[in-house]
Amino acid sequence: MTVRINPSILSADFVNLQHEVERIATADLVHVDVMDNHFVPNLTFGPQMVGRLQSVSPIPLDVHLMISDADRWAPGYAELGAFSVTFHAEAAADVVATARAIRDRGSRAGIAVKPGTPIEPYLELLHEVDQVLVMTVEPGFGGQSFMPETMPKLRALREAVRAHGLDVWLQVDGGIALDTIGIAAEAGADTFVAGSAVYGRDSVEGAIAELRAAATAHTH
Ligand SMILES: O=C(CO)[C@H](O)[C@H](O)COP(=O)(O)O
Ligand SMILES: [Fe+2]
Repeated sequence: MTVRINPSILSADFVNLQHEVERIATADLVHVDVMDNHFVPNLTFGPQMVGRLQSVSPIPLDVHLMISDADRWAPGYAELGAFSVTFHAEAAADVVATARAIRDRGSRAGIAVKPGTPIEPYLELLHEVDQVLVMTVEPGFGGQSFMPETMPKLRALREAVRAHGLDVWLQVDGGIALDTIGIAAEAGADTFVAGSAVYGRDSVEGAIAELRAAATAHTH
């Protein structure tokens, strides 16, 4: 199984974002956290900033929308050319229609679930999406502690993906670092978002390589 490391620019220097994305060129994708101060109690940036990032980033964009009314706004991020657009299932009135609208515009579609949201209702929709993001912290802020109680959701997802022979990426986001990435890999994740564990280090390239090695060692 291929392991992907997606550094989150939530922990980067917001006034030097071009430089910050250039520093992580050895990663797979750049994880871009869009927050609206409504779905989560924090505010980052919107389509204008994501469009500019898209034009300067050396690696593709993995957009994580933490915004209300995802049905209305998510397709626009696909139109900007993002590689993947993930919206929260809790914030969408019609998950399938929104995923289809993202795919129709040429991006991979993802659904995200908060730690308290059960995964069972979405297991039968896996053919409609390209990735599922299991939040391993409450969305809104970087630097929080990994919640191991979310791991049964990954196991259920991995089992369903295998059973149906699907190629759906399983992503974890929040508190992913050298001491936790193996737990998530063992549970079935293949795509790892890390903010502070990458940008908090002097050598971001070294951090990416170490995280990749630790995840690969626990992937089966
Ligand atoms: O979606 C997010 C927060 O809602 C971020 O992607 C995530 O928290 C990354 O930060 P860290 O790796 O420091 O936990
Ligand atoms: Fe995120």
